[in-house]
Parts: sequence; structure tokens; C-alpha cells
Amino acid sequence: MTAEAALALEDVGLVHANGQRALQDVTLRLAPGERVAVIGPSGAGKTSLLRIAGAGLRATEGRVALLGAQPWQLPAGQLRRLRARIGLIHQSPPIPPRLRVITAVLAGRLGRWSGARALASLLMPSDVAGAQAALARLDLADRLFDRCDRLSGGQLQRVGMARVLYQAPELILADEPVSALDPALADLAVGELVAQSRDTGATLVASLHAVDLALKWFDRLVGLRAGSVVFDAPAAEVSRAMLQELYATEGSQLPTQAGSFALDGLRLPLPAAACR
Ligand SMILES: Nc1ncnc2c1ncn2[C@@H]1O[C@H](COP(=O)(O)OP(=O)(O)OP(=O)(O)O)[C@@H](O)[C@H]1O
Repeated sequence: MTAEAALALEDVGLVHANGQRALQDVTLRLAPGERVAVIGPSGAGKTSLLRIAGAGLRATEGRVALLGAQPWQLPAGQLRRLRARIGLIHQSPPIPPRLRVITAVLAGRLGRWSGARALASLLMPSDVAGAQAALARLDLADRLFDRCDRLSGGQLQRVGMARVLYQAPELILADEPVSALDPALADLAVGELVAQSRDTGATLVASLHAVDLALKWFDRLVGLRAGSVVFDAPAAEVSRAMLQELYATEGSQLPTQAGSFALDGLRLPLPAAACR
């Protein structure tokens, strides 16, 4: 395992505290700036994988290197600083309901600010333009001063994403970031995550339910099923047979933004490779 990978997992396994195995022998290596979508049926282990990648959960087997460090060997202060270089996007962002949108977005940089600046920003938002610009990218600039508990689930998801765009981390880990968005907004939002990675050089890993979104926006797809990597391939090489095998437990349907569709009647604008 060398230091230059943005993320390296080697033979990683995870058994949850209740004995449930979530991951087995997962080996993945991402170069800095790489963009990877993790796809797979429900329960495949996508969330578990991202939590391990973000040093939120410790693997029970194997080795993990994150931005050149081995997170679980760091003292608490260094682990905190490492986590501040990672942007986590959750399906349901853990944002206190009474917080204003602007404060939630500015919180993206709390880990990098001094204690005094962080406290001052909580009392009096310091970078209104910066927060507004991040929200505008997700078509939410008009909700800047709203309270988060006045937002819909999809709006809240976009606030969580704006927070990470504002944070500008080196590694973005997005766990089903667009599950509550309509197809047009989902496309916009995933496009903005990809643009952020292109513009800043950030490495991006996103778990996605919608196969068409993954194929459209990502260079590389990792298919996960029952805790194991079924394939790890450039998007252009992901074939219908590979997807069929990955989603075999879900019948003949592939999950997409436009709704499930039968593999046999594949008419969606998927890259040519996926229609083979
Ligand atoms: N905290 C937990 N305790 C025990 N088992 C868990 C826990 N979290 C997840 N699991 C189990 O680990 C396996 C993988 O779950 P995980 O949430 O990682 O899958 P997923 O691919 O993200 O699923 P989904 O697409 O439905 O969100 C599942 O069998 C799940 O039941």
C-alpha cells in the first residue's frame, strides 16, 4: 500500500457488532482526482464501504489508507484533521433542524477554521457570498436564510451537498446523495459533484442507486453485491451482462433515475457498452 493513493482498501472486511457481515475481501485503489461510482442492490455494503473510506467506521479485517495516512493509527488530533480533509454527503444529512441553511453550509469549513472564527461564524455568518454560491450550484440560493426544518428532504440533501462544495475537501464521499431528488435535479447535483472534482482535483466516490446516472457521470464503476466487489471497470466497459449479474437478486429490473426498466427492453440513453 503506497502513500500516493487517495484511498486504498486492501482485503477489507467488515462484520457489524451484531455479527452481520457487510463487506468481504474488498480491495480498491483510487488515485487522487479519480471519480468512482459504487453501485449494487440494497444491502450490498455501499454505505458500509463509504463509512470505512471516511474513517467513520473501522474495518474488522484488512488495511485502509486514506489521503496517505492509516487513520486508525493516528492520535485523536491528527485523525480529526484527516477527517476535516474529507467531505461526507449523507442520504439524510445530520443537520440540526433549527439551524439556518447558511450556517449549515458554512459549517463545511468549521474543521479548518480556528475555534474563534468558527464560533463567530455560528453567531454571525461570515461568508454569505460563499454559501450562496455553493447553494446556487444546486438551485437553492433562495433558501439561504431559511431554517433547515422548513426544507423538504430533497432540499436538505442539497444543503448537505452545498456544505461539501463549500468545504472543498480533498476527498468527497457521497452516500446515495440524490436519492430524494427528481431526475433533473439529481442529474444537476451529480454533475456538480463531478465538476467540483474536476475543478479542485478532489477524489470522488459516490454510491448511487441509479445505474444510468453512474454510467453517465463516472469514469469508473465498482459493482458491489453481498459485500464483495463483483466488478471494477471503466464505465465504457460495463456491459448489460455485468449489470444483469449485479442486480440478479432484483429480478429483471435495473434501477435508474427514470424508474426501473426491463433489461430486455433497454431503451434508455445508456452508453453503448451498457446495451450490449
Ligand atoms: N449498523 C449495522 N448493524 C448491523 N448490520 C448492519 C448495520 N449497517 C448495515 N448492516 C448490514 O450490513 C449489510 C450492508 O449494509 P449497507 O447499509 O452497507 O448496504 P447498502 O448497499 O448501503 O444498502 P442500501 O442500498 O439499502 O442502503 C446489510 O446486510 C445490512 O443489514
